[in-house]
Amino acid sequence: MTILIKNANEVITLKSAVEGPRTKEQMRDIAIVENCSVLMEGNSIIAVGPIAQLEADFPDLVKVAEVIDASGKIVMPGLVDCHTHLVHGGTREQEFNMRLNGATYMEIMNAGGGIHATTKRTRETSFDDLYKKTMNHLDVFLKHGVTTVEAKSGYGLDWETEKKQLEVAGKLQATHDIDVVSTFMGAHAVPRDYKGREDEFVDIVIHDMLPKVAELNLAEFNDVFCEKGVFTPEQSQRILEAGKALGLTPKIHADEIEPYKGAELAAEVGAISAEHLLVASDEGIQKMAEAGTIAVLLPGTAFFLRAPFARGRLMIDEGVPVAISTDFNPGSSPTMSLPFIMNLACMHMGMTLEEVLTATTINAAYALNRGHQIGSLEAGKQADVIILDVANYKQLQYFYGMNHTNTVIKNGRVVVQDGILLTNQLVN
Ligand SMILES: N=CN[C@@H](CCC(=O)O)C(=O)O
Ligand SMILES: [Zn+2]
Repeated sequence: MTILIKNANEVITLKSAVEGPRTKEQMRDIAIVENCSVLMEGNSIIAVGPIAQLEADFPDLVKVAEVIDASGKIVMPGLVDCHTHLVHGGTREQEFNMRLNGATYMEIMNAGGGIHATTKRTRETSFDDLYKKTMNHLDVFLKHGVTTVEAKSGYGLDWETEKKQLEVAGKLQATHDIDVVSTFMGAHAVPRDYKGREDEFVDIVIHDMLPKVAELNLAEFNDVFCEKGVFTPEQSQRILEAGKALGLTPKIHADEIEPYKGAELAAEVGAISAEHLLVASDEGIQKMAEAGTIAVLLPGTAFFLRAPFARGRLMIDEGVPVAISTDFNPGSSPTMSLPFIMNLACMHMGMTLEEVLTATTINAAYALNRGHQIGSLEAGKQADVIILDVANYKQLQYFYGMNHTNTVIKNGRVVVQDGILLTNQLVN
């Protein structure tokens, strides 16, 4: 299939000579081209440029292309949501109500709710039911312009359920239009029955679960919740190093609730990203900048937990490459709207309109080790393109709290048109 998008007010290409994630002022350079068209064939972008140029360079393709008229709209790469807890059983709205009445997130978790409650529900939910539930969530992501999603396990805390979560994600990668990238997070919490025997559980993650994840090729990344009362920096380091030895790239939930030197650890172990960082120290931020560790910031979590926002402005100014994501999960951030998260990043983390676009495209792609494939509109990259119903990119955040996604092209195929999902993706 050949597609030609014409007449867009602006095409935000994110094209740059910079290799790797963007930092500092590079994050503001979103390479907007006016009067520009995008030509795609199969699942690749063929060319981005003025229509006369495309007609001269690719006359045969232009002739047969299905033309999409983007008059009055803007075009950009599909959004990349690089941190989610996508596959999980149940919901936790009752805990939300408890928090509105004064309980804290950690109090609820320590009393057996929080991650433990979702672990129970995820263990009880069948593979097929988890698959259908998650399929519906992916449909919502797609309608919001997201074309790649990361999915962490971590609501099993036993091998059987961790494997079930990762296999659901794997099946969705094969059946749903969205690309699903898997992260193993067996060390998301210490199971209730291992209280006081935390190191024993760490040993199970290291010696039992991680080797199986690698052997069955169930994930690319290995993540751990390094937090007071969950896993210590030492335990986290052991888990991340063990994964590294098996070929799994480290990620880390760092400095989310209390400062715990998680940012420092991320830099030290060579993690691709440190995530959350609400209370990361100045020293940790410096170390991340030096190591080139990507900060995956999740302002929806600060918003929903009424916690202080991560210091996104400072991180960018200090040279840390920043990505932002929903952190979609049933406890601390039950939203599937990355556009809303972009707005929070502008309003509460001091990020500019251009920086949030970089943070949800090319930098998020690099946080998933896919910066060479997705995240910008350039010849040779995957044809993941969205058309938004706004006159210019500044309106994306100005008209806030709305979904502006008009068209989604995933792998060179139109999957959302006029805001409507074209196919019911559920395959039984
Ligand atoms: N912080 C740890 N994990 C999730 C929350 C999980 C939950 O509450 O179910 C997070 O990224 O915010
Ligand atoms: Zn998370």
